[in-house]
Amino acid sequence: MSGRVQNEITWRTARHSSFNLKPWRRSAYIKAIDAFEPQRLKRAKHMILELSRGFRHGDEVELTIDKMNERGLGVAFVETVIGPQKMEKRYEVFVRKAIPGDRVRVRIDKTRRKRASATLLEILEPSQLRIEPRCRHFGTREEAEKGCGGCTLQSMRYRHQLAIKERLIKENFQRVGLDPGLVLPLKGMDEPWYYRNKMEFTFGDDAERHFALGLYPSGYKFEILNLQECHLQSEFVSRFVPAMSHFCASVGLEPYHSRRDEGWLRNLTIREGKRTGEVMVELMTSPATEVRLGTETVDAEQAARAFAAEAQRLASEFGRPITSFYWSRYIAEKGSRTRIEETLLHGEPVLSEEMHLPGEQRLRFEIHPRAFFQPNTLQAEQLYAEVIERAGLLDADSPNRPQTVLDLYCGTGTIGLCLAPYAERVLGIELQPDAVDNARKNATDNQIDNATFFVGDVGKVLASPEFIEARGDAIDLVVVDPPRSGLFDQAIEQILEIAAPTLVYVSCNPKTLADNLVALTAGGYQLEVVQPVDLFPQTYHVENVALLTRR
Ligand SMILES: C[S@@+](CC[C@H](N)C(=O)[O-])C[C@H]1O[C@@H](n2cnc3c(N)ncnc32)[C@H](O)[C@@H]1O
Repeated sequence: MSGRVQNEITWRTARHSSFNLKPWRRSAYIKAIDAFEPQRLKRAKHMILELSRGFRHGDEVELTIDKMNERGLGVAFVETVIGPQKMEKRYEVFVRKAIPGDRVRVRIDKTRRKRASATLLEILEPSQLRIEPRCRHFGTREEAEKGCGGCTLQSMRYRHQLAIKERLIKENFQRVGLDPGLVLPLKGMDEPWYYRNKMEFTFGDDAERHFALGLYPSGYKFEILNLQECHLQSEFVSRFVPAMSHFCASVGLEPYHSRRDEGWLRNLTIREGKRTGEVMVELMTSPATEVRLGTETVDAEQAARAFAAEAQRLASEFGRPITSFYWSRYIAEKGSRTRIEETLLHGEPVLSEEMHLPGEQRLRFEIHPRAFFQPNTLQAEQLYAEVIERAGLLDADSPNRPQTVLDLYCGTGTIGLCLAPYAERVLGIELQPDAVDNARKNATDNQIDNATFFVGDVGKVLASPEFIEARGDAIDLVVVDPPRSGLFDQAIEQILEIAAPTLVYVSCNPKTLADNLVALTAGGYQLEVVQPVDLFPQTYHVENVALLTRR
């Protein structure tokens, strides 16, 4: 049964019987929203709610958002006293698309002890930080055309987004007892739009069961928001995706439905070389050999070629001819490993992208459809420049030129290859064999002959006798760039054992970074400084470069 609760200081009483709604004003307190610029923000009023029972699914509550968490959700702290025993309970309520300072009406979806997640129903009083979002799809799914899961922070000015992310990093440092004063101001983008070099769009049905090509609404797995615009990749993509959606719907091509294992079109991935202007399009389909096209059934390759021809026609019309078009079939058969079979239907087999680095260094990368590449080329350049600078490598003639540099979790070798000109040799370790193949090819293509790459788990490879023999003793610099889960114990142990004088930690997760820094500082390193870099404007993601030296 749902109930409506008023938790502001109020004289109104609600009608629903499941709550005792008399505002119980035991110790109403004023709490600053000190997320940032506290002096400029109106102070939020909270009071203690008297409830006859705890929150349940379906309850409607009015509350004020206090802060934003590391997943970009608005968080409200709600003080309650429950039942005749007046049990005190402080709820943390998480609300998607609500921002600090918003007064909102929400519906409780899930509760777990002192935590609840809720859907935003109405903004009663907007936060002073709110701005009109640029994209028509930003908002909650309850409104027509809205609810896109692509951006989370678009309703805030960019400088406020940066302030929130910086604060989250500092909070994580405080949580584990590290000095937040070591965190430098977050380096943002001059133009925080159209920055992504890759986006993957999904084919499916929208809420009204019409054909759709776009992104999933936040929290939905089986529904697609038919995109009419997107401001994350480029103006070209913003026009191209709706035009392709219209084409597919008009010729009667069917999206793939995973629940029924039926249909054909799965994803459309678009990569752009931000430095080179090249465009790679990959159409991913099911392995069906025959495809329904309106009332007819046609050969799948014929349908893929028709799709590619229309894509090329539209892209040329929009001024960005496609330099590479792949048709890929996603094959998931019971009892065998899922595989992707790629067919190049047009143009070059790879997309070329360039990175501009300090000292006029230019690196060129050939990117295959399956290869990982940092999704924001311009900010990745900033990130790698930070690594080079923080590691003290900018003076290439310095007598301190490192002998051996380890690039751990090296992916396609980008960081190691950026460091190669400054070192005698670079050794990279990466779990994915394909990525290592790419790293080796990238080294050859850039005429870098002092980089060697190893396949395997970092912790295990570092401990292996072959690697220990290959690495020797003179390791001056270790760079780690682990996935969001951070460094595991075995990797930390090995890194501490190597005890390189300088350790640079590149992280995409402030929480695991803070936890790992505690272990590394306890193991003999000193944290010198942390430089956050914003690679993902309009979202809650943030990268950090932490410099540690051996005590
Ligand atoms: C954040 S990416 C870094 C990629 C690369 N440094 C770059 O900037 O392009 C993390 C990489 O770690 C790899 N990885 C994940 N777990 C690993 C492990 N246990 N050992 C080695 N590599 C791992 C992933 O495959 C991925 O390529």
